[in-house]
Amino acid sequence: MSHQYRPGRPEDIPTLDQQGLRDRYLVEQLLTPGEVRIVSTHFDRVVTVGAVPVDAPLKLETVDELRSDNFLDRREIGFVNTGGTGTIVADGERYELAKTAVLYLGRGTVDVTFESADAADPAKFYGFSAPAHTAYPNTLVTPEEGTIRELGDQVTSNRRTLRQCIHENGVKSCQIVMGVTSLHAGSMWNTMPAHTHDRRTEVYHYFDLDDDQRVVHLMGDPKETRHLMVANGDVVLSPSWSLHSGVGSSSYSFVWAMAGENQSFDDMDSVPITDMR
Ligand SMILES: O=C(O)C(=O)C[C@H](O)C(=O)CO
Ligand SMILES: [Zn+2]
Repeated sequence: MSHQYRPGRPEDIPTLDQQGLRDRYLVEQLLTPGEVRIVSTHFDRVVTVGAVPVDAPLKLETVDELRSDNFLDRREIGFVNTGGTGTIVADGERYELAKTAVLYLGRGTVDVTFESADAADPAKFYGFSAPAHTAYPNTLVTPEEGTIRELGDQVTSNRRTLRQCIHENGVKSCQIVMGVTSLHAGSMWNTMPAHTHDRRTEVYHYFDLDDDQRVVHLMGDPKETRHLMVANGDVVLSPSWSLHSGVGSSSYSFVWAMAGENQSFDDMDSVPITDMR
């Protein structure tokens, strides 16, 4: 996929119509059966990857935008499996990923291939990659592992479980901070109270949302928000200045991942909903 995304300026957001916003901040159909799709961005040089092996293994190839012989020559990547069980083979080492398992692959990993255990229920590997200055070890995080934070309240419809996987106190990385948040049944709001974080790009990948449901994802300057109507599998790019929060028409989960200046999860500037416009 050749479209190159750029963060743009917060003051431009109100001048864009819905298609303009979608073209700049939404990635659709990244996870497509039988393909590896790669979308490069100028959001802290983040690259997103979707790999859905069905009948045959797929390979992670480099892309022109990276100007490197192999995808991970100067980068790291975190993968989350949001589909059926599958395997990622990294330089001959086999890592089996059940649904919501996370795999970190460090700089210098050369051969990366993807397989599904069952073509009728293929693995869906979503990847988030950022430049890396050194090589940290390739590490699997099973669905039972990670640091759990229970957030929100049923009364405010934002009860959710956040699982940190690649982070300061977990699997080590150069830049990537990554995990999965799942809404409890009956709760619809993610990341509420909302926030920005000036020092990092953040990308959300929504999954486990029924096809006939949507998430209304809020973005832009907190004082001048706009929204995107997001479907299952969609990816939303948030520049450092953009608020990111959403309300679903049913429960759902999402992978969140960040890259930028620091890795401190709590380095957020909270925005009370009463200050949002
Ligand atoms: O539900 C949440 O709250 C989140 O998942 C928040 C994200 O992890 C985030 O935006 C971290 O900066
Ligand atoms: Zn955030």
